[in-house]
Parts: sequence; structure tokens; C-alpha cells
Amino acid sequence: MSRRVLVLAHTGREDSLKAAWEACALLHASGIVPVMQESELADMERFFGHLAQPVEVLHDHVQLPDVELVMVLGGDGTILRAAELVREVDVPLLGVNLGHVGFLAESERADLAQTVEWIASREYTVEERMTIDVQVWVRGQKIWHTWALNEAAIEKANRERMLEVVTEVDERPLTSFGCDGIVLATPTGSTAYGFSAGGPVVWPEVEALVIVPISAHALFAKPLVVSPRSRLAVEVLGRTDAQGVLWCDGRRSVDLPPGARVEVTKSATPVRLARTHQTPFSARLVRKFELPIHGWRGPVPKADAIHTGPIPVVRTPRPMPPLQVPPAGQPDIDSDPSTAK
Ligand SMILES: NC(=O)c1ccc[n+]([C@@H]2O[C@H](COP(=O)([O-])OP(=O)(O)OC[C@H]3O[C@@H](n4cnc5c(N)ncnc54)[C@H](O)[C@@H]3O)[C@@H](O)[C@H]2O)c1
Ligand SMILES: Nc1ncnc2c1ncn2[C@@H]1O[C@H](COP(=O)(O)OP(=O)(O)OP(=O)(O)O)[C@@H](O)[C@H]1O
Repeated sequence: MSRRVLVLAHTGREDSLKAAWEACALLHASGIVPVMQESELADMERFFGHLAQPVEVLHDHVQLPDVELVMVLGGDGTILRAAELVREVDVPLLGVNLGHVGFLAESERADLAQTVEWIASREYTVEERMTIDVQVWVRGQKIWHTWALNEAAIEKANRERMLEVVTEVDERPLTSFGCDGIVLATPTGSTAYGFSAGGPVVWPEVEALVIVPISAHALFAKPLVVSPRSRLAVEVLGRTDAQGVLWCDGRRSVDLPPGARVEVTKSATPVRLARTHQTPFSARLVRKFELPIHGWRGPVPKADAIHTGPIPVVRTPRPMPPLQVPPAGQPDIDSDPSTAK
């Protein structure tokens, strides 16, 4: 049976469509059938002409469950959009960063050809990222039911008014305060909005839910890390007429009138991210946030740790790269080849 990879691009960007064109050609050359969404394929071919070999159209020639992997060419926003698309199927996402940060992306634009090679030789693993189930209740009626990979962010809807909320964990009230908003994040989302609001960074392999108030007018409004089995709720207090708004992953939103209640629990459906590198999360954090590491004198990484190749799923013998001893004062703890700028 043919192997198929869906190529998802940011249609608003020429560089992303160009990368999609290249990805389709490289996939063809590796014996994999590229698949695209109809409108993206039309945009791509308008800019760069028809490919020599045909590209299958999603929902027309092929359905999502027939796809092995989705290559996402864009930034975090494009990956969040892709997560929406594959939510109900078991297909992993592999991000190639063409955005500004691309924290969720696995490789960089310069590694496109290498990334296709790794896909072709099945040299990738799949990591499950926890998502949250989000429900909104107003006057005892469930008015909205959605999910999020990053976070549910409850925010004030009027610039001039503070939002008054009461928080709840495991059906017990915790504390109420006025604020600009409150973020209920997953470990994946802990490096996004929750991070900006002063929340902790949670390593992806840790299962937890994070509560981060935004500009709370309160003496106790610390970020909290709770069990993934906890039931979280935030109620918009009805004693003022301040309106709120709920945003999930910056993509799906609903208005929150006074009295609205947002309930968040761990969802049973994760999002799957494909990984081609075995760099630890700490290295990704340093690289993406450009953290200063000058002066570090830690242990010289073991040969395994500086291995620049992917995690082989199908183990094929490959020569180890020469051990690179970093020059004094410039320790190279980030062995990820995608760091090449
Ligand atoms: N003040 C803030 O930091 C703020 C405000 C609103 C939304 N957001 C975030 O934006 C996300 C939507 O992303 P977008 O790209 O569509 O919007 P966007 O283009 O406005 O980008 C927001 C920023 O968040 C980064 N980002 C998104 N997910 C991330 C993650 N898991 N880890 C690290 N950084 C991440 C993006 O790279 C980008 O720099 C929301 O889920 C929310 O987390 C952040
Ligand atoms: N095909 C598309 N059509 C319309 N909008 C898109 C498409 N792909 C992505 N977007 C939206 O464009 C916005 C910016 O995209 P993206 O996050 O990929 O780039 P970025 O902001 O430069 O990168 P990063 O988020 O990594 O900093 C996001 O809100 C995303 O949802």
C-alpha cells in the first residue's frame, strides 16, 4: 500500500507555499504520495506551477485516516491549526518551522530535505501531548464544548473593566480576585500564554494542569500546578456587568457573560507530535527562547547525547558523528542539527 503524507502550509505566506512545493517533490522522489488540501494546492500551483507528479487532494482522493503523517510548514499557529484538523484521527504532526518561534516544530526550514529522508526511512518517533476538555455553562445550560492543546484563556472582554472570577479545584472554591484574565494550560501550553503571564514551564513528559492568573489584583494569585486528574473551574462573577471571553489555543472563542462557568479537565484524546531528534526539552527551551548559557561548565555530553541524527525507529547502522568538543567558553549543549541558523 502507498504511503501518504499530508503537506499543510500557511497559505498566506509565499515561503511556506514554496516549502510545500519542495516537500511534495521530495516526498514523490522518496516514493511517498503527497496529499494537500484543495485550496492550498491551488495556491501553491498558482505561485510555483504544476508539479511533474500529481498531488492527491484531501477529502477528494484520500481521507485523513489514510495519511501516515502531516508535515506542517509554518509556525506554532499553523501547528495549532493542523492539530484541529487531525484531532479526531490518529495521525501525528511533524512541524517544519517557518514561523518566528516555532516552539512546537521539530525541524527548521533548512532541514526540509533531511526531514523528508527521515520520514521516508521511518526514522521518527511519536510523542503524545496532553490536551484539555473545555466546557462552558451559563445558567445551568452547557453552551459550548471544545478542547485545547495549549490552553483555555479566560480574558476580560472590555479593556476598561477588570474581570472578577472565582477559581475552583476539584469542586472546592479556591480564591476569587479581579484580573485581566486567567490561563488554564497544559504542559505544552506552559511555554505559551501561561509563560507570558508568569507561569511555570512544565516539561512535556510531566502530566499536570497549570492555572496562571493574568494581572490579578490580589495578594494571593500565584500560578498553581495541579494533578492532571483535577477538575478545574473558573466562574465569571455576576456582581459586576464585566463580560469575559474564552479563547482556546487562540483559535476558538466564545463570550462569557457574568455568571458563566468554564470547566476544564484532561481530555482523553491527545495530539501526537512526531519527533526526529532526541535532544532533551531543556535544549529546545534554550534554543527557542535564546536563553543565556555562557559560563556553563557541565559534563561533556556522552556520545549518545550529542548524536545529531534522529531517533531511529527502524534501526539502520549509521556512523556516529565525530565527538565535537565545544571551544572553551562556548559549550554546545544543543546537539540538535535544526539549530543551524
Ligand atoms: N501574551 C501572550 O503571550 C499571548 C497572548 C495571546 C495568545 N498567546 C498564545 O498564542 C497561541 C496561539 O498561537 P499563534 O501562533 O496562533 O498566535 P500568535 O501568532 O499571536 O503567536 C503567539 C506566540 O505564542 C507562541 N506559541 C504558541 N504556542 C506555543 C507553545 N506551545 N510554546 C511556546 N510558544 C508558543 C507563538 O510562537 C507566538 O510567538 C495561544 O495558544 C496562546 O498560547 C500568547
Ligand atoms: N493556511 C492558513 N490560512 C490562514 N491563516 C493561517 C494559515 N496557516 C496559519 N494561519 C494563521 O496565521 C497565524 C500565524 O501563523 P504562524 O503561527 O504559523 O506564524 P508565526 O506567528 O510567524 O509563527 P510562530 O507562531 O511560531 O511565532 C496563526 O494565527 C495561524 O493560525
